[in-house]
Amino acid sequence: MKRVGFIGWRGMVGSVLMQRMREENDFALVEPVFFTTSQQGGRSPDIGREISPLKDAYNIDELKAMDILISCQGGDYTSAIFPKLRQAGWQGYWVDAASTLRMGGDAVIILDPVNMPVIKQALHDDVKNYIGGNCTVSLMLMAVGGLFEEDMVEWMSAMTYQAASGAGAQNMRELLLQMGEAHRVAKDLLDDPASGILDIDREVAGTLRNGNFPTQNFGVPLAGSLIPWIDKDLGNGQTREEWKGQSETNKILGRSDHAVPVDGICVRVGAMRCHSQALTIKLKKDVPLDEIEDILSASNNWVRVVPNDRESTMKELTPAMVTGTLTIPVGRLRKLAMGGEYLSAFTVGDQLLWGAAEPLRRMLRILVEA
Ligand SMILES: NC(=O)C1=CN([C@@H]2O[C@H](COP(=O)(O)OP(=O)(O)OC[C@H]3O[C@@H](n4cnc5c(N)ncnc54)[C@H](OP(=O)(O)O)[C@@H]3O)[C@@H](O)[C@H]2O)C=CC1
Ligand SMILES: N[C@@H](CC(=O)OP(=O)(O)O)C(=O)O
Repeated sequence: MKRVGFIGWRGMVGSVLMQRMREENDFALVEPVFFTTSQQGGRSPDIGREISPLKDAYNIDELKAMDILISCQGGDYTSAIFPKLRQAGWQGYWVDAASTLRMGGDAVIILDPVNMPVIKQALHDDVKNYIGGNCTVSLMLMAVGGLFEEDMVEWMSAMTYQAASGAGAQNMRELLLQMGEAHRVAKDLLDDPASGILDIDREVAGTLRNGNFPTQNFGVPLAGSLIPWIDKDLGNGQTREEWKGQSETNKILGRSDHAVPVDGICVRVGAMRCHSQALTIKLKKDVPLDEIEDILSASNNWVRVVPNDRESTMKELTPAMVTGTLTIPVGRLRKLAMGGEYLSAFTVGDQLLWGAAEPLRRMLRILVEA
């Protein structure tokens, strides 16, 4: 049995990974060892059998004893530890949720329902680093990867609606605090059916702009508002989150030349853990809509084409419906007024599942079963 070290298992992404591994009985296939940056000697999580206490995640010798390491600890940890491990001669597989190593020439971005051939080739070539993709990119490819696989896409624009969870657990808490605060200031007026809506709105707007409104994590209000900026400023008008759209999509697909242009605007909205995206896809030719739907439906086991009608869309194509599930609905499919090559689509996906933990879990399975 392979010895598998887990780092970052009690964080938000790590907890979802643990939950999925328990559901799929993955722990039966490995000898797990749990590491921590803060609670050395503490209890490892319950996996249904006795295992050793937590080991020090900064101890290179302990880490080196593992065949596979899975980190959900974050980019700073990866930057600090990964180079030391390799310098110390460790030859094991490194599987990571952080973006740090993603674009390196010695790493593959993992999303096996979309790029299994790329992963298999990398395993054959003895590549040792397998990194989870950006959540937005992974969720987009789970939805419309079939069109890329058929080489039907000339370019794509993704306008995103990204959940608070993408910014971290503290941000999810802050979103709820903000919602509570907005409700608190309007409560008396809300309770009075005779109150005017503009008076209610004035109270809410006032508290959003008040210096005491809880914004320590987001920096500005998200509840009752949105934030059209995610990740670092690249200095050319584009954010790093937007840059990942093209660079990661093409890397996942294994396209080193003839990159498909992908660009858009990434926006944080007040959803909890589902990212949504409105896609405009320029097809290479005018393919009938029913053929497109067939290609999308057949591309993997999780994508679901939602009929482009009001009831289906409102029921099935929302974060409220998708949250906590592996289903990737894609709907609002129609040809745009610009012409038959212009396709619109809207998709929703849980950014902690397919967006973060699930590709890592499945990569572990691939390594263990190889
Ligand atoms: N959030 C996201 O949507 C995505 C995140 N990622 C990547 O995953 C990394 C981890 O993200 P995320 O899971 O959100 O990070 P968290 O902040 O939830 O957890 C990271 C670590 O913080 C430590 N920690 C300290 N206090 C607590 C506490 N009260 N509860 C739980 N853990 C605590 C734990 O380390 P220890 O046990 O060692 O103390 C834990 O492993 C990110 O940095 C990013 O690189 C990737 C895709 C999406
Ligand atoms: N940036 C993403 C979350 C994330 O962690 O992305 P990445 O793994 O590319 O850094 C978001 O805010 O929704």
